[in-house]
Amino acid sequence: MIEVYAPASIGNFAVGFDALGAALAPIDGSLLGDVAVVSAAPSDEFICTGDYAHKLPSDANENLAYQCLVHFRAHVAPDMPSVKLELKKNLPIGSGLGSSACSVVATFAALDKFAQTNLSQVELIELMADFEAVVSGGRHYDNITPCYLGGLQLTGDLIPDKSIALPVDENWYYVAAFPGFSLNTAKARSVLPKELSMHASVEFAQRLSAFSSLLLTNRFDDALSIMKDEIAEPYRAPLIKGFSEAKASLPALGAEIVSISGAGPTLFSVCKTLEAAQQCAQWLEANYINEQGFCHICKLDNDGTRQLTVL
Ligand SMILES: Nc1ncnc2c1ncn2[C@@H]1O[C@H](COP(=O)(O)OP(=O)(O)O)[C@@H](O)[C@H]1O
Ligand SMILES: N[C@@H](CCOP(=O)(O)O)C(=O)O
Repeated sequence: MIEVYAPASIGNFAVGFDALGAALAPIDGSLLGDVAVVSAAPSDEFICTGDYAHKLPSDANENLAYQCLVHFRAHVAPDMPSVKLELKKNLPIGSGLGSSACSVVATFAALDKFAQTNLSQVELIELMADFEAVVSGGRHYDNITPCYLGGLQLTGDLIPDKSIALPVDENWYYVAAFPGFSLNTAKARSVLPKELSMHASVEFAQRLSAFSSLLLTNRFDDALSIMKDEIAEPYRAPLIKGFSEAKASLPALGAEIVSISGAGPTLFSVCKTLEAAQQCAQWLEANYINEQGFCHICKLDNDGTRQLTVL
C-alpha cells in the first residue's frame, strides 16, 4: 500500500498571477491537504472519503482522482496490476487552496510510486497540469508545482523544468482563512479582463521580476513592500463577501499584506511575527469565516508531496 499526502497551496501569491505559488504547512502540525492511498485489489476500484467527499459528484467518473487513475492505466502504465484507489478529500472544493490540484498531484504521485513508473519530474508535472487545466478553465502550474515540490515556486512553461524555487524570510507567517463558502475557479477566471494594456503588462513584468530577484538576494522587506495583486484581485474582490473589510482591517493588526489565495475565496496574509499572525487569525475567525470556514497560521511546506505510509 502506498499512501501519499499533497499539501494545500496559495496560487498567484499576490504578485505572480498563474506563475507563483506556495505550499502551506499549519504550524499546529496538522495536515492541510488531500491523501491518495493505492493498494493492490482484484479489480480497479475507487472510493472517496474525507470531510469534503460529500461535496464531490457521487459518480466516480466525475472525480478527478478516478479520472487520473483511468488516464494512468490507459496511457502511462497499462501493465500495472489492478488497484484500489482511495482519495481522502480533506480540502474544501472551490476554496482557493488548490483543492483540485491537491487531488491530482496526490493521485499521480501515488500511482507513479505504486507502479514504479519513475516518471521524470517534468513528465509528472505536465501530466498533473493537463488535469488541472480541464477543471479550472485555464492551464496554470501555480498550484501543481508548489503542491508537488513544496516551498514557493516560480512556475510556467517558459521556466526550465517548469519551476524554480524561491527563498522566503524564515520569519514570515502565512494566515490562510477559508470563509466557508465556495467560489468556482473557472467562474473567478471568467471575470478577469481578456487583455492587459501595455502599461499593466510592463508593470506586472517589473513587479514579478523584481519580487523574485529581491527574494533571491535576501532583500525580504523590499520584496514585501511591492507584494500587490493588480491583475486579478480588483476583479475578484467583489465576488468575496467580507474581503474588502478584512483587507482594510488586518494591516492595523500587523498584516504586511492581505490578498486572495488562488481564485479565492480563501484570504491570505503575510505577517512578520507570530503575535501579528495570531491577532490576524483572531480577527478573521470573528469577522471573516462562517461555521463551515477555518483559519490556519502556517509556514511554507518545504517537503511538498510525500509518502505517509508504505506497506
Ligand atoms: N477530487 C476532486 N477535488 C476537487 N475538485 C474535484 C475533484 N473531482 C472533481 N472535482 C470537480 O472539479 C471542480 C473543481 O473546482 P475548482 O473551483 O477548480 O476547485 P479548486 O479551486 O478548489 O481547485 C469542481 O466542479 C469539482 O466538483
Ligand atoms: N492562478 C489561478 C489559481 C487558482 O487557484 P485555486 O486554488 O483557486 O484553484 C487563478 O488565479 O485562477
